[in-house]
Amino acid sequence: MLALEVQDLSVHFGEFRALEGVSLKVPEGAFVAIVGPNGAGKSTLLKAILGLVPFRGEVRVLGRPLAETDPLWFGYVPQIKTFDRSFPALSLELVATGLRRRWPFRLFPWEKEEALSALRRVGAEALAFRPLGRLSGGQLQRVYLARALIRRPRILLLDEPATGVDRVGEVDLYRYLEAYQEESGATVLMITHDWEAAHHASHVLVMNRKVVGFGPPERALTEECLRQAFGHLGHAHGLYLGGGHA
Ligand SMILES: Nc1ncnc2c1ncn2[C@@H]1O[C@H](COP(=O)(O)OP(=O)(O)OP(=O)(O)O)[C@@H](O)[C@H]1O
Repeated sequence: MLALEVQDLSVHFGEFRALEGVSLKVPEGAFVAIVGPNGAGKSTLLKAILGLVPFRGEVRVLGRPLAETDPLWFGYVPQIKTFDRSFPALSLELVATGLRRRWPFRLFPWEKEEALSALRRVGAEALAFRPLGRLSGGQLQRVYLARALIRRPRILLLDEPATGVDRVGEVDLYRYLEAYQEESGATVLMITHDWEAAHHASHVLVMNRKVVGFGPPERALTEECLRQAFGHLGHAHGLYLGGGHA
């Protein structure tokens, strides 16, 4: 079954065309790395799939039109730079919002258990009772990942989840994602600026307001696709898979 079918999707902000005519078929269980320059519409694409921005075109998820999907099918890790760290709350409480989709002013014991177990799954149990304002960027990413995983989503959407994460934390992150995918068969879409991670994905989407290339890394991460998306490769020569640089 297809996890995701996007047909002729466009998102306009007033006169500005953030996405134009995006079509995509993502098989269930795929790990898709989304790459493209700043402002390419990568975050906007994830938000459209989540129904968070108005769009033209069609999005089907696991065979159903977006309007008929269950919000609990989705897990979402937003870009953490958009998060207000002064918000007075504990990690555990943020994770529990993944259960209720609203702020849990008081947690039931079962919710606490679920949140602790989600934190344990991503190796962050020790952060449970720490205020969000005292977490490092990488720690906050882990807490968000636990929040996204708490309802065992079938589609996981990650917006630059490795930002601010050190190299060891990054390896851990990919290990957790791989383990979750293996046990659940979930589909993962991950925006990344990390070429190495893209090389390890099952599919790569190269985009710049429209789809430039989509397919296995060896077909999508070619010099031609990257040049088309980024305009020029700057110092990135040798990062693409075409031309024997893999
Ligand atoms: N709510 C909005 N209103 C107006 N313009 C917006 C809005 N959201 C995004 N944009 C614009 O749409 C374009 C695409 O933004 P988006 O955040 O999707 O890009 P991105 O590829 O994720 O970029 P980055 O790699 O820098 O995170 C940008 O030019 C941005 O300024």
